[in-house]
Amino acid sequence: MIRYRVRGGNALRGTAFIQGAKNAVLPMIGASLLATEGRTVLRNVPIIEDVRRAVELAEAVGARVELHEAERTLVIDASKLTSPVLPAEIARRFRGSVLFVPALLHRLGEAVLEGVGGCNLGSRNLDFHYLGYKRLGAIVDEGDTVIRVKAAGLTGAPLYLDTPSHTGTENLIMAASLAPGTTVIENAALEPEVLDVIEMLTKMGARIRGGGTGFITVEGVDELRAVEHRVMPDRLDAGVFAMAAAITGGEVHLVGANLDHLGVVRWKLEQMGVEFEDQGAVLRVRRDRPLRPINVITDTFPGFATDLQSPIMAVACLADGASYIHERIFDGRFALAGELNKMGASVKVEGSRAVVHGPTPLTGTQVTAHDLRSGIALVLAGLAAEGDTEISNGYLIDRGHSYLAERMQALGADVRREISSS
Ligand SMILES: CC(=O)N[C@H]1[C@@H](OP(=O)(O)OP(=O)(O)OC[C@H]2O[C@@H](n3ccc(=O)[nH]c3=O)[C@H](O)[C@@H]2O)O[C@H](CO)[C@@H](O)[C@@H]1O
Ligand SMILES: C=C(OP(=O)(O)O)C(=O)O
Repeated sequence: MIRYRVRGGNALRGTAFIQGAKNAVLPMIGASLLATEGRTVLRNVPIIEDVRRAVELAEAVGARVELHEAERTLVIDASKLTSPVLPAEIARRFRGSVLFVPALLHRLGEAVLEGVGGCNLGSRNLDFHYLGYKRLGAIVDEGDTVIRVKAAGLTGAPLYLDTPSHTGTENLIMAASLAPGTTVIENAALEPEVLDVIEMLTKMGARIRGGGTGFITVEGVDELRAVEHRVMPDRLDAGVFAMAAAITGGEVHLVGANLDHLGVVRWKLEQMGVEFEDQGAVLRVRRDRPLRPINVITDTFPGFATDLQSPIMAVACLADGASYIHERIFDGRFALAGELNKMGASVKVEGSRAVVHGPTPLTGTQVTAHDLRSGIALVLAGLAAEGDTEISNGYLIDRGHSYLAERMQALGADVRREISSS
């Protein structure tokens, strides 16, 4: 059992190094399995549990993988894939398992997904992925828990997504990259991670146009080669560290953070009284005035990222007035509210909307992470709370944030990661 213990009260000051992006490295590991020869090298890899699971999954299908933690580098040799089965005990522990399907389809003619994990946020459908594979010529057999996708060969076709699914876009681009002919994907996702994956696939030899326009064209090629690629910085990790400065009234320098990748999150934090100064590859973030309340509507990029909705809810508890949060991407992403209320907050949830009545002083107590981002939001709340906050289910935080305690401590925070047998 992993637990985080946070003692609040310190304003954070200093330099934090932003990790590589979880939501870019996972599809890149999937993409590396498309290369039939050579070894792929991924740099700036975040050392998080989801990456460990992805390594295990790649090994389970026959790839040889080295994770060099100190160098934050992955070396992947996918020249001999041996099994189409993505085993339940690994696949059910993270969402990124869905990103292995296109490579297995191309390399082995079949992918057997024995389950999918990831944050529990309400319904998380995969129908756009399956419909896309079918339109490219695959047969999809959706059992209760096991999904089998088979194809003797895929062929380019016009595709669409009802809404711009992040992993759906990545999967259909990967499936189309080796499918002879032209594929057009309408209503594709615009997230920076999707563009980074396109950049890597393009280096591998894929022919992809229209990234970032919502309308992507892929001309299928015969083969893709192993390449070296540096994973982009994690905009969600950057957002969390910016909010750590905001909630404690501190000043932090975020190495590697990209202000443009924050989209509307930047403007909302500014409305709350947070100052940003773009210093090239370092972003300075400061809050030295009372926090103002905020209205947040989550949306696909560049809208307010749903993955930062829980963290900003924690910050809103300290704002002077009522903040309104409308969650539009997931239908069950307010588990944090009950935990914040245990700490003295006043958060009321009605359907897809929450109202945070601030300011309420927060008091440390025992709370539970229900998913990755509610977990990190509780760390933020703990930084501003009086006394000790003990957060159970810390594995969920470790799924997506690397060396969290160490990076927080470097800013003067009292955050400890504890391992216990109960
Ligand atoms: C590993 C990864 O990259 N995870 C991210 C990815 O998740 P993920 O790719 O799973 O999220 P999607 O963009 O696909 O899902 C968004 C919404 O669309 C719905 N939907 C999606 C696909 C589909 O086939 N049918 C369908 O109805 C989902 O139920 C959900 O309500 O994007 C989310 C939204 O930015 C982020 O919170 C996750 O951190
Ligand atoms: C929802 C998230 O991740 P995943 O899709 O991997 O569950 C997240 O990163 O907040």
